[in-house]
Amino acid sequence: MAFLEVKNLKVHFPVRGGLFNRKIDAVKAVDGVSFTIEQGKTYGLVGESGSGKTTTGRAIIGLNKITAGQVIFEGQGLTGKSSRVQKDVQMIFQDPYSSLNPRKRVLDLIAEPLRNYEKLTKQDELEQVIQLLKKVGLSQDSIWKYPHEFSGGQRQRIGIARAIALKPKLIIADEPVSALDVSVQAQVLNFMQEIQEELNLTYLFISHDLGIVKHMSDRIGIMYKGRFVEEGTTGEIFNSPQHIYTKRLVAAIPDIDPKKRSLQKHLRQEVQSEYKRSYHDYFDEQGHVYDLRNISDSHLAALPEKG
Ligand SMILES: Nc1ncnc2c1ncn2[C@@H]1O[C@H](COP(=O)(O)OP(=O)(O)OP(=O)(O)O)[C@@H](O)[C@H]1O
Repeated sequence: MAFLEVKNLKVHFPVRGGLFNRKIDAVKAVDGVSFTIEQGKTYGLVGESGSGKTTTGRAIIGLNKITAGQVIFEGQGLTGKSSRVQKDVQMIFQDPYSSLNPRKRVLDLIAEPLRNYEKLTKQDELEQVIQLLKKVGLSQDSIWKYPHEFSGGQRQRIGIARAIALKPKLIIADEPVSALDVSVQAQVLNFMQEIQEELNLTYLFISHDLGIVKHMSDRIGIMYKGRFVEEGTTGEIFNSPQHIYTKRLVAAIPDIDPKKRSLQKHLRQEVQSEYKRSYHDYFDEQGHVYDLRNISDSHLAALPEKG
């Protein structure tokens, strides 16, 4: 039995308009995504902005209504409102600046989930919060401080302490280090790996940065316009990417290993010749058409010159 199984997940948002504000169309944010995560492992979701990564994560935790498909957690279907989801599945957000209430002290921020689900005495609560702070590498006197008194990396640690307060099994980390300085990113990522081991956590790790996802993940799913164009182990994705879109992402990551560099050069050539054939649209084996004009500027910049 898989720990988490996502089966043919679809999340469509209605687009309303016209005289009676009726549903006239739908944004197919997620349109048939399937994957499984084993317990204690990390699954990386990669794709450019708007590809549907966040919507996938939010649907799993019940923040977005599922249009079709299933999310099966430890053998049982998940529904957003169950207290099981709220305890066992937690989310870490991109921006520690805006995800922590600036008017609350660290004690209250971290104790909030405990207050909602566990009836502790004030003394026990205080001790638990101090333990959690220790675990994330912050000092005891932090409890009386407010979020603005911490650096970005420290704030993300506070967010993590809050997320692990109820001893969850699965953490959905949505771009957890994107808002942090590069020098702090590695610290937070390594720390996330340490607590993963210690608490046997399973991660769904969402990022637009394939380099970071490679560092964190056992398996990777590459999203494009609400679908997976490819999914596999981290080794498979990096050593033998199949889809032109994956090839382009892999080719764009700087690698110091000479063997990998020659693979990347080969991939770049493949991508270039594909582009010469059809600059705008790419047709995959199943006949899907991908409009490559809608890619983000950073990805566009990474493309080879039109030949
Ligand atoms: N509540 C909503 N109502 C309507 N459309 C939405 C809603 N939430 C997301 N979308 C649309 O769904 C698509 C997927 O968005 P999503 O945020 O999941 O992508 P993403 O890959 O996480 O991108 P980013 O990294 O920019 O967050 C986008 O076109 C977005 O505009």
